[in-house]
Amino acid sequence: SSSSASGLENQIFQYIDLHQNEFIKILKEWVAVESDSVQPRLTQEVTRMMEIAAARLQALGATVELAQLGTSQLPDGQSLLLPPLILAELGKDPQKPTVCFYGHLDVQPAKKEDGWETDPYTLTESDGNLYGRGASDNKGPVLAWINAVETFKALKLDMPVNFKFIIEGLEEVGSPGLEKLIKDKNQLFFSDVDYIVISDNLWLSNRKPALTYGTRGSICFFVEVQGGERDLHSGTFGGIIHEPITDLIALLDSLVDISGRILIPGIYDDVSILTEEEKKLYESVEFDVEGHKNISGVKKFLYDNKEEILMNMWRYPSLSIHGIEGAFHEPGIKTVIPIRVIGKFSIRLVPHMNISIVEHQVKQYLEDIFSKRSSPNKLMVSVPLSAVPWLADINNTLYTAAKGAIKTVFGQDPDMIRDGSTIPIARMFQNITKKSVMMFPIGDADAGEHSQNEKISRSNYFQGTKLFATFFLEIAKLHEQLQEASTMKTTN
Ligand SMILES: C[C@H](N)C(=O)N[C@@H](Cc1c[nH]cn1)C(=O)O
Ligand SMILES: [Zn+2]
Ligand SMILES: [Zn+2]
Repeated sequence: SSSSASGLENQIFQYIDLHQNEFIKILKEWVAVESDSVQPRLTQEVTRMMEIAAARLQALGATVELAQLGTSQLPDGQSLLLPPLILAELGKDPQKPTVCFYGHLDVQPAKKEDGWETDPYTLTESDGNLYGRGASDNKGPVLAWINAVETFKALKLDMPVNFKFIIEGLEEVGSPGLEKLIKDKNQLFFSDVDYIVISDNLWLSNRKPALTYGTRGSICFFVEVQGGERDLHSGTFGGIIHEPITDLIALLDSLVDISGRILIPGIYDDVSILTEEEKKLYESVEFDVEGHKNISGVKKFLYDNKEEILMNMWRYPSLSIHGIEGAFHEPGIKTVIPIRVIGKFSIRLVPHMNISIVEHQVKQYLEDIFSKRSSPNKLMVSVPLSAVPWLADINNTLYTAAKGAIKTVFGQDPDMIRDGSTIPIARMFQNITKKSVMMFPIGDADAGEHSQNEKISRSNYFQGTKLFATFFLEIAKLHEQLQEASTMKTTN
């Protein structure tokens, strides 16, 4: 128990500690569902995952709607029914604040052969860590929130707040259909929501909790180069044709220089100017560069000093190349000339970059580079998905309540951080609902999201559950104080 925790909080913490095995069992069941949204063949598994979660919320007494998001078009022209999204609510007391929690239950692809030490879909405990795809991104945190609610119910305690849940199964593919759904539900489902909480990112370190107030956006590109109709023998045709993959590699190679600077003209034009005040902020962040290097497993970063590393993770754009569809990638040698290849890369966007301007700049640049090659091949550039960056005002009740809860559970103040990754819903929520949004991570920095051996530590799973439960009490208290203060103002 924590020394600054109240009797009620200690009762809650004790319940959570005593029920660790049950909470791990549920996480194990959820991780066992291969809810990979990247591969269309697994859509049914994502749908099954959503149904399992819906049943769990129903068992808690929540009213649950599985909202349909329509269909998507597959590359072969067939249409596929998208997995539904969960909208749930528990409690409707007008005296209490309503907190809406967002999470996602789809995961990135994972195969044991990718280099996992254990089966990615069998939650495995080792050295205090729970390994499995989705353990951290994002099944563990979603369950920590649900477990926290369940603790109040199991202890027959009054729920401090009204709960709403929006849980999706398509976050890893850019949340298609979500913006429209939030717009459609804005007048009904979201109208009485006071606060929105997202727990889908990580702390900056392995020891110190964090609160996140900004994320980068993202724009993904497909660069297709097509020669003829079929793959060719490199002995027969090598040396006499313009090979599509050679064109593509030249295009991809023209995107960033050796120092990581993006070479697309104009790309940095709209990036917000770094003020002295903001610069000081990075100087004050505690950040273990060597530790972060160890987590990444690489020997050297592009930058040596802490401030430059933080700024290039959080407040400058970056460009990453993800892969080439159509290129031979199996072990062994196949002496083929692939005739149609698609290069995939993305640019992380920061305030105040504009998606359409970036799209135009990239297309223009690639066409210019390509035209200099005098290749007869066909170039096509498309944008399969994009999301805008998000930045929050931290001087509000949400952040104050979360800081208070962190102090109670961890006995320290959080790192106030931004995050280089993208959670499309954050800005959508802010823009459409106009409610305040906070990112409340519970995973430590080496969680390995999207990577091999993803995990959540046993300690973070349970401390995270306690943290959320304490946060419910804290936000209820602050909200009440705010209400009282505003009543006093109107009566005076
Ligand atoms: C932070 C979150 N867990 C996440 O991993 N989001 C994805 C979303 C995305 C962006 N472009 C395509 N998908 C990410 O940041 O890569
Ligand atoms: Zn996620
Ligand atoms: Zn993710």
